[in-house]
Amino acid sequence: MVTTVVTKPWLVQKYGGTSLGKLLDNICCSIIPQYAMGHNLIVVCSALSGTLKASGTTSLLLQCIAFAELGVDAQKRLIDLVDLIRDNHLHVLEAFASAPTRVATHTQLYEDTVAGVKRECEGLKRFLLAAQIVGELSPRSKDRVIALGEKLACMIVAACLTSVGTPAKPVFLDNIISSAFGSSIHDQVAALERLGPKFYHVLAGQISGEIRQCGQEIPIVTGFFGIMPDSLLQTVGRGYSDLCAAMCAVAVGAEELQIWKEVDGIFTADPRKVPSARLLSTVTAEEATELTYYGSEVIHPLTMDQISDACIPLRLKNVFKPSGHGTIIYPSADDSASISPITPPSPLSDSSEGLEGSSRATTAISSFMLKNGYHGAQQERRKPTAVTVKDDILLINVVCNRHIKSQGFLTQVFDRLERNKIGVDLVTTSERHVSLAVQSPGDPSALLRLKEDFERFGQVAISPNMAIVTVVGHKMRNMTGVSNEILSALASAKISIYLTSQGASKINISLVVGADDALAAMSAIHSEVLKIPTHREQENRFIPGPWLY
Ligand SMILES: Nc1ncnc2c1ncn2[C@@H]1O[C@H](COP(=O)(O)OP(=O)(O)O)[C@@H](O)[C@H]1O
Ligand SMILES: N[C@@H](CC(=O)OP(=O)(O)O)C(=O)O
Repeated sequence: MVTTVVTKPWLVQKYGGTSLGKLLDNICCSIIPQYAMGHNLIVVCSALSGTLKASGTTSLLLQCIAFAELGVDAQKRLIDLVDLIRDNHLHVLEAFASAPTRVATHTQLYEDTVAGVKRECEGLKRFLLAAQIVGELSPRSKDRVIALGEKLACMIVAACLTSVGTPAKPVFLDNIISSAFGSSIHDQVAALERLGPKFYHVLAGQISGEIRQCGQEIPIVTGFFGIMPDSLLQTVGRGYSDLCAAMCAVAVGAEELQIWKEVDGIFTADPRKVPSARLLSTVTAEEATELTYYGSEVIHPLTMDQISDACIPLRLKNVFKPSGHGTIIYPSADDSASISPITPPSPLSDSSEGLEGSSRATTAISSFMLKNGYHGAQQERRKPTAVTVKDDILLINVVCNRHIKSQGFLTQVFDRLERNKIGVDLVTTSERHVSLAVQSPGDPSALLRLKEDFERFGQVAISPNMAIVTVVGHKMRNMTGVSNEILSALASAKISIYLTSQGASKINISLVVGADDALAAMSAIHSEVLKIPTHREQENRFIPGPWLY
């Protein structure tokens, strides 16, 4: 008799800090166990946040670092803050363990986890108090501090899952980089093209080994993945656990990567700012990357590169509406027809009906689209896909003196930006003029230095309080007249434009407007160019749909 062993496909789920902070119960008692039935699951966790990421564990740990650098004067504040981090985690664990439906069979597991959380926090306190005496921390030491957020989250999630009958094991990746590269990390990393795609590829291989050691238990992996040569926060930045989840997906060749958030997926505009925004059932990887870079911080910008190369689709899902279809990002537009996305297991019940969008309608529309030959991202829209806003922008205009050669002028401008570590989002030039939209530097002295540097070339004008409005759409370059529609919409709304940029990317048209006009500009483009009726218009007439996107 021939027996066929059916291996379950791999699925990677990443949970953001606010989702874990608000819905740990649903995640551990419903979502993960249901998906685990049909898949080899890997769960990647961010550090816990309460209601807002800005007051979450990673932000508190950054505050601890700041107190350590203030020296011994800030000793009490430092101790109190570490105690607060410890207590926040103990409360979350206690709330889970004492829920009425919980059976008291895992007292020892909870007690061990409480002891573990206390031990880790005491270790952090000792480390930071020692650093306080020196009054500074190296970038690598700062990474060590930040790592604790994800470590504590994973300890708690693994304990909660195990206690409700889904065996799980925390996997700490804080030493993964030295395990992969050994002591010669600096040389090796340089050889791997300074943290280019190959670097992450090597890491994914190392992560694969860690995951496979978990056997039958679900690996609960820290979204923090290492002490980087130049610090993880500097090289990758906040939101790094999306990238870690992408590496886990690559490591096992996952069928899908799911990023669970508090929104239904990617919308035609930020749903918190434009109430009539609609959920997009699919977007292309390029669209997702552009939207993310220009203000819709739905996924970390480096995530897509990893999974696109490995042909893994990414789905954004809402922890409050687990049965929803979410938004699927196919690795390339051509893949949307050939990859069949994972269907959410049923029955997954939703814990909130209050958010914009309709998951039931979206699922129905998706099957409608497939039945009618619309294949995900391949469906060609005749309108742009979405509009987004990036805040905190400065506009710098430089008019170059006549005696400077124009060909050397731009090289020097970019050299000064690099020296002052100021990132440029948009550039337009004519022979002697250059306009730059740059992110406001955190350090105001960097801007002063840059201004002085630029004044050597000619006249410099810096306008603060600007924003970039970006319209994104697959094949937008082929949509004749779209630029005209955008400019007309802004003219009708009486909004001045300070810079326009089109051409560098086929799928993006960006404009700089005053920060005070940014929301009005986004709303005008949303209704006039994306042609999505405002709420008021929807109330006044019958609008078919509304979810066919
Ligand atoms: N086009 C967009 N589609 C969806 N969300 C968007 C968009 N632009 C901006 N956002 C914002 O991105 C955030 C992403 O969701 P959230 O779950 O809060 O993130 P996190 O998991 O990082 O805590 C939301 O606050 C939402 O308002
Ligand atoms: N905890 C980290 C990493 C992260 O990815 O967070 P989140 O998934 O909550 O955006 C941060 O706050 O940046």
